[in-house]
Amino acid sequence: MRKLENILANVSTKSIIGSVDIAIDAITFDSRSVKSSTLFVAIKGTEVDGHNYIQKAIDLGASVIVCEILPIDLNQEVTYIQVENSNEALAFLASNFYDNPSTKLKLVGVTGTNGKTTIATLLYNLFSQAGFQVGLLSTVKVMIGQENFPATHTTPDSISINKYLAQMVDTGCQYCFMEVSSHGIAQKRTAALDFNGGLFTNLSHDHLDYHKTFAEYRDVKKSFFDQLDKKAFAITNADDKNGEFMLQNCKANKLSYGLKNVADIHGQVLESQISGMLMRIQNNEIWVQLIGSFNASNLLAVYGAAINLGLSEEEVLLQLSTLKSVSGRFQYFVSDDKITAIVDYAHTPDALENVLKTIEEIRTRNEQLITVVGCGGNRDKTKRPEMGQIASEMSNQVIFTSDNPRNEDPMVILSEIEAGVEAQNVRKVLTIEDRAQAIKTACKLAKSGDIILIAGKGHEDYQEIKGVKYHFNDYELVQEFLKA
Ligand SMILES: CC(=O)N[C@H]1[C@@H](OP(=O)(O)OP(=O)(O)OC[C@H]2O[C@@H](n3ccc(=O)[nH]c3=O)[C@H](O)[C@@H]2O)O[C@H](CO)[C@@H](O)[C@@H]1O[C@H](C)C(=O)N[C@@H](C)C(=O)N[C@H](CCC(=O)O)C(=O)O
Ligand SMILES: Nc1ncnc2c1ncn2[C@@H]1O[C@H](COP(=O)(O)OP(=O)(O)OP(=O)(O)O)[C@@H](O)[C@H]1O
Ligand SMILES: N[C@H](CCC[C@H](N)C(=O)O)C(=O)O
Ligand SMILES: [Mg+2]
Repeated sequence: MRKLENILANVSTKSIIGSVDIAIDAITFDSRSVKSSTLFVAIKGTEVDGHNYIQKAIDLGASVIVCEILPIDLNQEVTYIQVENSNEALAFLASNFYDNPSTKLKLVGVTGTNGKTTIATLLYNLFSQAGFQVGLLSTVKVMIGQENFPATHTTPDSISINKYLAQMVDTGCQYCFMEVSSHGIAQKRTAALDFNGGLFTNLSHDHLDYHKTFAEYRDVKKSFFDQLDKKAFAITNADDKNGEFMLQNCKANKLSYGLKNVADIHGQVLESQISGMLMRIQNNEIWVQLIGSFNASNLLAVYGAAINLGLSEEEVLLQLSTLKSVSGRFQYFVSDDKITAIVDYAHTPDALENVLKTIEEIRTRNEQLITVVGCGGNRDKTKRPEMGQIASEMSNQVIFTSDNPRNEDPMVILSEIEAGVEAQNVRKVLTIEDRAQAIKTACKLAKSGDIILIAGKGHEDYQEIKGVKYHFNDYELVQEFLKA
């Protein structure tokens, strides 16, 4: 239970009608979960306007309404707080309600188009192995120390974030590593958090359904770094063309990492095999168990963050060499018939190109590369032909298939992917809508020595079709088909 007046700190209010000397048992932005003594925040969403549910929230017992537009008829027993931006108000209310847990541990946010889950998870693993109690908020899972919770979003809503952070503080976590998605920044889910550090990975084509222009997407990402204060560190990718831009006007202690360009933390890939790479980080040579120059770049970011959080270089290098790849990220096995199957979460043109380049680098003989890939429904459509072009250009055979069609017609998505295939590559293409059949076909086509890449779903254990999530896991299936 909290006093309303105590949770209003840093909330920029336009007007308050009613008493602030009242007790609040819960806060929510969903009228369907309102109970007595609940504070309800009305949010204009992408589907509906939460302001339309104010009366319903009051009927269910809400005692405080936070909104951008006041209702015409006011209820005498309810306190109304009018704010400029409901999402931002919610972020501060949630932080205050849970006693500002982000100030009680070292919180590091990772943002960028690709690599967030990889970096946040590697940092979680590194600090856990080094003996600390650590928290993780990621696309794949939430971890509170060693306890595992399912993740619903890459960056949860601000109430969930603060609830998790408070649990982390209660169980003695000293660090939390979290992914900061562009939706999360735009919807102010992270606006009230006290970050000790921020990391930028890269910026490429994604989410242009939501952000409309690439410049808007870029500016949203930058606003995360604008939020960092002087005591924080901000580490950017010197090899990304937007790396420098991200830290313009940033007040934090700025650092950069890079494999190509001059950077504070410099690295190089000296040798690669499917089992790992020999890397140079600053002046040290180490063997790591991840592959691909994009992962070398991720490891430099991990190194930079770990050093800035106070670990010794010796300890960091020792831990880096023991880190394994993250679930669904270049997860591979070699079958009894010597077919290599790789499952990867590449769901953007840039990620797909990187993974295919990495496979190219480790191909030793004239093996055939068969790629199975699709694109999600109700998401950025403009990446579909780009992914079609890349997959067909860089593979010997490609099978286009469904990846979470959601509410779209899978055949329409597939035709948009096929539209990107250049004339000389058309003969390489098969289209099989059913993803299980597509994977099975790839397994039948593959001969000893060949490589199968199944891209787009990584760790996901479902296929989402018209609002229903059916159990589906690429890795499980390919293992089953290659054994059979
Ligand atoms: C497009 C988007 O980001 N939507 C998110 C957003 O929902 P919204 O505000 O648009 O919701 P809405 O349905 O229009 O409803 C508006 C308001 O009315 C309220 N309402 C609605 C109905 C009702 O009966 N009563 C009621 O009070 C809702 O609770 C809400 O507050 O805010 C919700 C609460 O935080 C999120 O759950 C929801 O995520 C949806 C499920 C989603 O799919 N989000 C994806 C796109 C997303 O956020 N992805 C990023 C990762 C992307 C990446 O990096 O690749 C992520 O961080 O996960
Ligand atoms: N630094 C990187 N640069 C480019 N591609 C990368 C990088 N790191 C990982 N990838 C590719 O992107 C895929 C997704 O990686 P990861 O899950 O770490 O990204 P993410 O940013 O968390 O994605 P999401 O936005 O879905 O949460 C990987 O499977 C790999 O193919
Ligand atoms: N976080 C990403 C995941 C995409 C994964 C892909 N399998 C899909 O469903 O499009 C998104 O919501 O855009
Ligand atoms: Mg992620």
